[in-house]
Amino acid sequence: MSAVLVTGIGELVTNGPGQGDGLLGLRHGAAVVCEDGRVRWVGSATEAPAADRVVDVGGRAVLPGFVDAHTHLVFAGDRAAEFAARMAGERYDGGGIASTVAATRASDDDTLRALLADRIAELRSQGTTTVEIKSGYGLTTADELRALRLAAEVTTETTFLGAHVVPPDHDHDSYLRLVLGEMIPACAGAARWLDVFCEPASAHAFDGDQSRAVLEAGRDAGFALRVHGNQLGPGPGVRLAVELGAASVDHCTFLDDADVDALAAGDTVATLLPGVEFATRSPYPDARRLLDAGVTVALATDCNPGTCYTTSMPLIIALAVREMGMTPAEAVRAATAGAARSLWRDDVGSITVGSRADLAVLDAPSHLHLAYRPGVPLARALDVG
Ligand SMILES: N=CN[C@@H](CCC(=O)O)C(=O)O
Ligand SMILES: [Zn+2]
Repeated sequence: MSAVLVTGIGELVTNGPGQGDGLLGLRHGAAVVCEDGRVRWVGSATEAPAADRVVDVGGRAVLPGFVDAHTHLVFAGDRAAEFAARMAGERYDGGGIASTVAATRASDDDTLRALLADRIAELRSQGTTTVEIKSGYGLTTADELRALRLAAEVTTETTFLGAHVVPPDHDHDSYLRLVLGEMIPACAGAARWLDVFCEPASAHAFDGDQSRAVLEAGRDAGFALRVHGNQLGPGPGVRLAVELGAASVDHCTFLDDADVDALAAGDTVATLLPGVEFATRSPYPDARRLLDAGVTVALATDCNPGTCYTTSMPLIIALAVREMGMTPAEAVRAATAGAARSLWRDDVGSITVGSRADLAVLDAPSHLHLAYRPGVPLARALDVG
């Protein structure tokens, strides 16, 4: 592998402590050298070492590739009609998940693999370089294992979400017996993470006690934990996630003071998914309240066919700034370093010596343009291979 010098950088977002100015560690007039998939050198362009290849980005901004730490990319079919019904006033309650389960089960491996490859290409073309992928549209042991196997072909950040909803051929009790007794043991080792849709407000998802049982069994089986919590109404998801040491609790739309206090006192990242509120016409989470309390916030797409069918982290950043009171710098940080923390990763989400050479470039001079020019395809992953 040869050394690649990236130069002509208008603004470099390092996210490195002490590496530059402000929250994003901004540098101007900087250059980066990458080799063997890693960042080897960051410094002033005037002092850059020789390299085998030079990539001049012509004054564009360079930032760490986005880390999309919450997606459901293994699925077939779409639910455009459900979206249209919501825009006409219907509420989202998770009931539509069953139709995606049916379409996914009915698809063969190659069909799902091709759909997944298209979605991965789509997100990379918008600057995402790390992605987490959940199962959860199989809901049998074999179908969940298949989804995890396909996801593992494209990422190491795989999540078992057998406890997504209760499938049509089960009630809560019988399905929980299956999840606890068969699926968790069978899927242990097939995914890094385990997740549960803890949502007492949905008849299809799981209450606090049921979620606790799934999370504790998952932890005992060797999974690290994540939680879907407090999406549709107040509930125990956030506090459960913090108590059990989950890396992240995702959605966080309906929080009370005790939830915010728990997050502030613990290590669990609050992953906000404003594309969901956009596409379900719901109130947005209060990011300002979390940030002001000192909570680490991440942003993700939640790409799925029901609540948010986008792979675009730039859209999510623009929504976070416009609708959730985040500054552009806070939103970019949450989509990179914050999201990396939600995956317990210190090798992505920053551009510092030793980090992975996962760079994104903007057709713009600064990170501000991500929110300032919504809907414009500014970001893409930068090839330094
Ligand atoms: N809320 C639970 N799961 C997904 C939606 C899945 C679906 O509706 O297909 C979410 O994160 O929003
Ligand atoms: Zn989700």
